[in-house]
Amino acid sequence: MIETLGVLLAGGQSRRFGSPKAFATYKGKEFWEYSLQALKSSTESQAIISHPSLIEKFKKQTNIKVLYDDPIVQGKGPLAGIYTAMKDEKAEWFVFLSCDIPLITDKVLSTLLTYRSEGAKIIIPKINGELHPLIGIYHYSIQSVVEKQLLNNELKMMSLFEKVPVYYVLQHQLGVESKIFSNINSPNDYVEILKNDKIAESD
Ligand SMILES: Nc1nc2c(ncn2[C@@H]2O[C@H](COP(=O)(O)OP(=O)(O)OP(=O)(O)O)[C@@H](O)[C@H]2O)c(=O)[nH]1
Repeated sequence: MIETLGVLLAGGQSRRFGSPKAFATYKGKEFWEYSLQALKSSTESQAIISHPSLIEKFKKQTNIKVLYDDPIVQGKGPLAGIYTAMKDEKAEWFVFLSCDIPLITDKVLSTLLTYRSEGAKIIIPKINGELHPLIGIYHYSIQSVVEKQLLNNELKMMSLFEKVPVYYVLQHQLGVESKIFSNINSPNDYVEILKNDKIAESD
């Protein structure tokens, strides 16, 4: 069994964004490429879990294994992707990353991984009081808890954190700027991130 598998979660519907947000571009690269790069730099092997309609598009652009959510849990959100990865792949630790955080860096992931010895089953950032469950390290042993939650249609990540030990890593422990955690949900978020870049360039 490998120790770390990096999993890019890209199986969402992008309803708020209006088109598959993984393929939106930022500084000449698509969003998903930033997440995959961070995973490649910090984990032993990687996989993408996406939606059946996007799989061919990913396959044209990368040699990384592309899977889709187990039909039993399809449409149930990120927890379905987490479950599918744990069911189909073998690793001691799964590093999950969403596809809509183009400012993410591998430093965040490699620092989160250093807290594996703290005894928790999940390690996620808590930045200015806000949790980031989809920039997280999850131990394979929680698979049955995730499965039970999905079967009960309890789809909130927060419910999972009430059931297994979680280690929250704070911003000062990560030593990065909070903007790195910005996720793009809507066209407005996208405009905002592009606007902030223009301001930074003109300073
Ligand atoms: N594998 C998988 N990933 C998902 C699923 N739902 C969301 N994600 C991923 O989880 C991350 C956060 O997704 P959200 O923005 O909450 O959901 P979304 O469906 O992409 O977008 P909305 O339709 O606007 O809610 C993104 O990387 C999504 O691709 C799912 O059902 N399966």
